[in-house]
Amino acid sequence: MTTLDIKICGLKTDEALAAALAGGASHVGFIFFAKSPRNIAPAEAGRLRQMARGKAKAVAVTVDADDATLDAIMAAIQPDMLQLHGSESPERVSAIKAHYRVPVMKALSVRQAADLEAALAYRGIADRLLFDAKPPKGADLPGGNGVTFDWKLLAGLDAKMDYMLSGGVNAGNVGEAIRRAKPAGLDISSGVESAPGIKDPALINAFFRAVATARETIAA
Ligand SMILES: O=C(O)c1ccccc1NCC(=O)[C@H](O)[C@H](O)COP(=O)(O)O
Repeated sequence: MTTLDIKICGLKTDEALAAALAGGASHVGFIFFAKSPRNIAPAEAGRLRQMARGKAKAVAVTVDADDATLDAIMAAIQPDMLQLHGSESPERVSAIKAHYRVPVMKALSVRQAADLEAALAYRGIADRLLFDAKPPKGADLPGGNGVTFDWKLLAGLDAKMDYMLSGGVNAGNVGEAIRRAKPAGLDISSGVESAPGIKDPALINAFFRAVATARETIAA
């Protein structure tokens, strides 16, 4: 069976992080965006990041962050990866990678097939792409909105394009996401929350069980 990376994003507590690590998360994400209910102070993320060291990759999620903000985040948590979830251009992604020497995952929002064309501009620049659903009209957040997009759009994507799939994935639909898109990775946030920004260890456990069941079913 091929590997499937799983990123649990927007972690803020020891209990939720412990559940993500116990479930086998390959990546754990920390959100640095003031308007988000998942926003975390760099120092607290740095403490949680130590718990994850050697077990899962720590991903710092930023939105059109300036250099001073990135400097503070890099110093506090020394992430294994930066996730750029705003409208960062290919040039900005390239400059960030060169300056911080850390792998970068560029998030792109998708509603229709044409949205996937934006990915081409980041090829050879971003280390990985994250295809997320376009936020609903008027949303405050560019991610973490719990909405899906049509996963069938990803079926025809160049097999060499390394991406994670996100947007509204949860225990109930993860099997379909895996079957339809065959992603190399999945990224989940609100699907394992009991309320916005409140991760629920029981939902995290249930999510990992659903992934295992789906993968066994597909392999059989
Ligand atoms: O989750 C947030 O609050 C957030 C805020 C600002 C930028 C990005 C954000 N989340 C990024 C993620 O990687 C989420 O996991 C991804 O959008 C999927 O979220 P969900 O649909 O809730 O599973």
